[in-house]
Amino acid sequence: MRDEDEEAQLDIPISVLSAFCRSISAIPGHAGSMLTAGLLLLQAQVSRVGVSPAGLGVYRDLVESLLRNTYIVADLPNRIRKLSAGVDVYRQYASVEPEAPYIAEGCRSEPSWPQAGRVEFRDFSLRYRADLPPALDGINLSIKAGEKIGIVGRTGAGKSTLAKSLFRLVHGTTSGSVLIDGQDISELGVGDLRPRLGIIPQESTMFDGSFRKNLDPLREHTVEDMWAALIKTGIALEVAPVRAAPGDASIDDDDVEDDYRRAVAEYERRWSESGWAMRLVQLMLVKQPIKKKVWRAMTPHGLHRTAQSASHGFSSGQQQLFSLCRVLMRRRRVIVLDEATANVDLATDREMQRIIRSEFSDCTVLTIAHRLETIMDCDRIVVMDRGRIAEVGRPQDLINAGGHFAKLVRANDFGS
Ligand SMILES: Nc1ncnc2c1ncn2[C@@H]1O[C@H](COP(=O)(O)OP(=O)(O)OP(=O)(O)O)[C@@H](O)[C@H]1O
Repeated sequence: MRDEDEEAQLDIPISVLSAFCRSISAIPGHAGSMLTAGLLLLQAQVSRVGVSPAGLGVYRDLVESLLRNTYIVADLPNRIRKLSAGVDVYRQYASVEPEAPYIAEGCRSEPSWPQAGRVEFRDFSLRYRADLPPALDGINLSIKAGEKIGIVGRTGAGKSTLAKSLFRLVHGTTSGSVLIDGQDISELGVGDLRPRLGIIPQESTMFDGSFRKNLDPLREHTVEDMWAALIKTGIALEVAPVRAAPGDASIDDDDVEDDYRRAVAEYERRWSESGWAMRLVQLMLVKQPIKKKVWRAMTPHGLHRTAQSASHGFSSGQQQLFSLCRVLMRRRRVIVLDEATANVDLATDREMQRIIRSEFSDCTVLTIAHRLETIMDCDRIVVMDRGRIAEVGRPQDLINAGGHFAKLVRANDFGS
């Protein structure tokens, strides 16, 4: 039975204990549950000896605190499972062989590199593994700045390996060299190489997030650049401006905020760089349009819509057009199209080729294509066969010569 003296010892000021319990229950996550568990032990200890009526308030707070944190305890197995999945992924990544350094301190490319876009393969060979035959075998190819090259060949001939070698995207043993504007690309870090070239791969990747993030993941371009690219590729209407209510789940609020901050910063920059006369002119003439621009940036528009919700209605062809937009905005001198139009219909293929010809007329473009029509107006065709260059020449000359290319054309039932 309980002892009157023990009961008296527990009669602590109730307000102090209540405040203590409330502050503990406000602690998020495991810390809160652990403290609650500690308090429960205390409670168990207390209930062994009993409490005065005033102590009941403390118990009530303890139980409330427990209930608030119970879900965390109940969710623990789930959390542990997620955590161990994360550890597995981490282990996998940790065991991946590191690729070339991102930046090679001894050899940096100029920010404007490559300026001309000359590409040269010098006796270049590549083996994926020592026990496999070479995927590229003694490639010698000189591509002039601005030249349009079509790369064809049967499956497994080495076309993609050739294109990926420009980005140093293939792991294996190499010999010989690849030069862009005279720079041996093996001397550069991949961070000074890959972002300087443009590529449209066979399948476009759409990330979760807004169209804006999809078009410009590295935040290098303005909203105006993005709309210009969307208009050129004819998909601006798919991303058409929307008027969204605040808190609309399909709108990326971070992007809206970011655009707003950029617009304000641009306004402040222009203002601070102006002398008094220019400020006067701005106040009278320019400030209004800038204010409007800032105001527009505050209103969510189509680019802020999440691609996740939008991608349901996007065909693979439209997704390729998004890839084309990315390349249009980056404006690189060397562009690779690796079966970029393989999954689009003929009309979209023709439209993409038309845009590429007109927008990249002064760039070096390497186009890998199974559909021969895609590359028939290239300056030269490179025919690959079992890792080697079987033929190089102008399309019509190769057809007249009656060699590999002529056979491919006949097999495609395609007349020039
Ligand atoms: N990661 C890899 N590991 C080992 N061998 C590979 C790898 N990737 C490609 N290969 C081999 O290298 C050779 C060239 O492949 P590549 O993908 O460059 O050919 P391709 O001409 O682009 O073919 P396709 O038209 O089918 O895309 C093939 O024999 C292929 O099996």
